[in-house]
Amino acid sequence: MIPLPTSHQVALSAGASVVLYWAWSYWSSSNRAPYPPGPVPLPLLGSILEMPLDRLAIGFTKFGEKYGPMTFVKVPGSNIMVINSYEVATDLLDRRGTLYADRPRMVMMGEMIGGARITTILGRYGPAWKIQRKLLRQALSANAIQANYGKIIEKKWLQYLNSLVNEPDKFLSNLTIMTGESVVEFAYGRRTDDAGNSYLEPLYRIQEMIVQASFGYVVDLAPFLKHLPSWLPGMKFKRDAARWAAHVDETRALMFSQAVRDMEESGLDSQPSYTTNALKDLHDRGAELNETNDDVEAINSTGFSFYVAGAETTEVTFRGFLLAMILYPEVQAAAQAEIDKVIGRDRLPTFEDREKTPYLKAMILETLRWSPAAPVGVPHRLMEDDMYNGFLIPKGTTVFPCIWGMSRNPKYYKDPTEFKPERFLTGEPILDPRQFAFGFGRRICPGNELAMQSIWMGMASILWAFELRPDGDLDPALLVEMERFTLGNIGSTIPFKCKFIPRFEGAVEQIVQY
Ligand code: HEM
Repeated sequence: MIPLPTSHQVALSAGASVVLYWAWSYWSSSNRAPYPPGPVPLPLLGSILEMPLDRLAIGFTKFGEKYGPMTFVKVPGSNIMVINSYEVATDLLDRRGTLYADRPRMVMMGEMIGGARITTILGRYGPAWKIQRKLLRQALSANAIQANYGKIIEKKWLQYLNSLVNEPDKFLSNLTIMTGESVVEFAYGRRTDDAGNSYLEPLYRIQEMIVQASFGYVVDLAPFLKHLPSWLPGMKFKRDAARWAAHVDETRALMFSQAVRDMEESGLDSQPSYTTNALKDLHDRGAELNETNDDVEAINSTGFSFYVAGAETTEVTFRGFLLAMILYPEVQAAAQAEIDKVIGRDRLPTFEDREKTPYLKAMILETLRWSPAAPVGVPHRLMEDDMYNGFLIPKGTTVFPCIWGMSRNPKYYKDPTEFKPERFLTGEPILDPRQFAFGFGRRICPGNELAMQSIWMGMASILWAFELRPDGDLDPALLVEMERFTLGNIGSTIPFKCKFIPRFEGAVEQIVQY
């Protein structure tokens, strides 16, 4: 029989481990450049207790106030670096972009459910991701957007305007539907399957799953668990992963196969979409359109990424704009004065008005800054050891560019909590929020121009038609910066009520007749 250790022996060996750990840490740190400043790690636990549990953006911004532009946090199994300075973020993530182009390993979401294979945003740096980025770059240039998606953007906003007339109380839920349907139509040219079922329902389930998986599973800390059989106790995550992976694969395959069929049946007459355009292009270059072709697989994954990365981000940005309009009526009035002058009241805005409306442009920039959709960015992973300003950033570090911290830094913006589009119209140099709100470097958002065009059309159309006012008393929480925004992985506003009052006689008739 193996003798069990006494509590005394356990205490002694635990004590010895701690001493060894400290000795090892001291020895290894005395032989290398220091890591960037950050909370002092405890033995074994690292600085896990210092990590914010929710509303990451607030905790990460506080790191910046305490430790400076870079904060290095050791947690069990990984090193995290939070960047709160725009200059440091561009030095590292843009100028040394290739080094920082990877995403962190996500065992549950990326590997077991397959997110890294089937979406660009979770894809690891490598040949498959590079093909996807190339496809997206070609498809999402300003000209390609106008040619292929301009009409869809106009149509979807008009539908939304109609819903503001018919169902004003549902303006937030209809915004979710409209932005979801838009990206599905951009990607596949349709919004329902052949049986008339909306594509949004299965996609909402995927969104929920992403939220659940992003809280982290124990398998993310101990990847070997994924190789154990699923019937063992505690292996529920394996069964969840298998069920979710099947749902994701089924949804993706259905949307892709129906777009392919539409294209084959109607040829060039089918509604242009990212998927059909990319497949036509490939076909014209003489390629076989079967599933074993890497380019076809890349088109499938990128089309699917439209929804995963483009719907909620556009929605919450627009939601921030609507809230700003009821909190800052003078800004709303200034934008409407510009619209009346440039567009008049006899027709709805068109994309041709975009260049002639500097105040609206400033308002979009201010919205990206004031209500950023991704307050802590999307993490990058450093692929080799890097030295910066005398600090060692070790290979494998997960790097968060804290977009919220940059947007609220008084060094870049005077009165950062205020919504003031005028700050971009003074002629003085000022940091353009597009430089950080869409992320950085090789992973920068490829949909940024699509988002800018769509948001412009939405803002211009709504402000052309309606005056926005609070519906009833304003919830006092909406007046407090730290309470009005949710500040999770995705930044949104708390719910609010808004009235949409037609601005002039004939406005509603013009919307309805389109
Ligand atoms: C206002 C709207 C949007 C905002 C604020 C936004 C923001 C972002 C951010 C912060 C990232 C991470 C960049 C990084 O890793 O540093 C990202 C990635 C991405 N976005 Fe957007 N996005 C928006 C709209 C869209 C749209 C409409 C699409 C549609 C195609 C899109 C597609 C993507 C894709 C595919 C990625 C992953 C890129 C990669 O990992 O290589 N986004 N976006």
